[in-house]
Amino acid sequence: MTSGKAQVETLLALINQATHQAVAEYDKAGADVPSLDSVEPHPLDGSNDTSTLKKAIRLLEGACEQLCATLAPPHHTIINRTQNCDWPCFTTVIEARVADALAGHPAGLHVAELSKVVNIEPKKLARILRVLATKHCFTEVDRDVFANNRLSLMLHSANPVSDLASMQLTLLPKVTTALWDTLSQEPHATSNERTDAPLMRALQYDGDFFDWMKAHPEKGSSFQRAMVGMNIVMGSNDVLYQYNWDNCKTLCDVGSGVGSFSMPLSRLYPHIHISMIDLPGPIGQAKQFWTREYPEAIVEGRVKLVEGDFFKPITVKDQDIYYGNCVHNWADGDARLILKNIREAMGKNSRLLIHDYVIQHLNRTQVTDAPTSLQLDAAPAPLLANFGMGSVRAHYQDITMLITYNARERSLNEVSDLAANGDLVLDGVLDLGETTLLQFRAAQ
Ligand SMILES: C[S@@+](CC[C@H](N)C(=O)[O-])C[C@H]1O[C@@H](n2cnc3c(N)ncnc32)[C@H](O)[C@@H]1O
Repeated sequence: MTSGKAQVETLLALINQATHQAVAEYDKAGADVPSLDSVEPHPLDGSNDTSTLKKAIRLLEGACEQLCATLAPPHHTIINRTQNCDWPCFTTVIEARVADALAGHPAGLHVAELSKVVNIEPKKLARILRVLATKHCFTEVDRDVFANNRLSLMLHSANPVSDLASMQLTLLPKVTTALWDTLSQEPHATSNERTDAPLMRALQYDGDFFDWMKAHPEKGSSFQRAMVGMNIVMGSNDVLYQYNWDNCKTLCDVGSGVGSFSMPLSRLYPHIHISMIDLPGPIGQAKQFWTREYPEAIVEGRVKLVEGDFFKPITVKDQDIYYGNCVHNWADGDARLILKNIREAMGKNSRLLIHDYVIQHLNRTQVTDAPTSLQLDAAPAPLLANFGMGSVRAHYQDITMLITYNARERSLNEVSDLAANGDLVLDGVLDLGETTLLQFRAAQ
């Protein structure tokens, strides 16, 4: 057992190592590390290949959080975790479009002026902004004068990351008590029905989340914009650079949404013929999206938008690659059916790529017969094996799936077991820093 002081020294060394790895990524992009106060986009912000930076940040966040929790009094840390005023403050600034109001004022606006634009009482507005600025979102450039910065620009209404933030802020607080209510009351407690998901009970809606969105079309389109934001946040485009697409000529994007994966894929690899499959509503939105953003791909027949249901036989057969990032929306029985339908559409050389968060256990005693190339990397000791805070979004997403759909993110073993049931064998694991790409082939 290493001493507490020795662990602290190792954590400091890991922080040092991870910081230098992150700085090296800024160096590679050819510009200095930007100040948090900056409102100029940094070249690295627009990069679609962020997995090296994400791996450094995973280590850094894990080590920083563990170091603080080790050294701070436990009551200090636990109240920091539970007394969270972020939700109401962020909701207010997004709804009032404060980042939009500050956009034309790089030197900042006094709250007396800002309050006239966003319609919030100035003294209250200043207090809300001060909470957020304390966490580096907005800056107080002078007394009661606030300006946008690198983080607050993410909340501008034109940025799809703000749609994602808004979706989280609208839906998650509704289940603050509904999760416990559901878990503590039968028959909901042990139900895997989507209609019994805590959010559906909190919304008092008789149906599942997708039905609810159909009934609220304005929520459906903001969900699709939030998915674009989600793909940015997850670094989904890393897969475009880290996976070898040379041999892929045909691809079916299963549960494609409007195509937040397929559109950048098509731009980067125009030789790939893509078929996007989704329900009629999202395919309708996809038609508008592609017609506006990338019409030539449709005109040239490089992209087909197919209305379909992945619970029925998939009509797009024998593609080089089937790609999906929606298995996590479904409980095991439904997920098995989706995988079976994909498997039946696959030819003998097709591959299935599941791109998602993969849940890692925190213990270090996991024994597996799989070759190391088919396992996930564990974090260096004394970090938690799953990188702790560095991977917390995977676990948040797991709970989001539970709350919204009674579904789940899965461990490597859990996905492999589901796939094996559909006659699929894991034959590749690609760690992208936040998400993981799992490659399957048909069992012989
Ligand atoms: C988590 S979203 C992912 C969207 C998209 N892949 C992306 O990254 O933006 C899941 C998608 O599955 C679609 N979906 C839900 N049920 C479906 C079904 N039965 N058949 C086909 N698609 C479905 C939803 O409409 C939604 O677009």
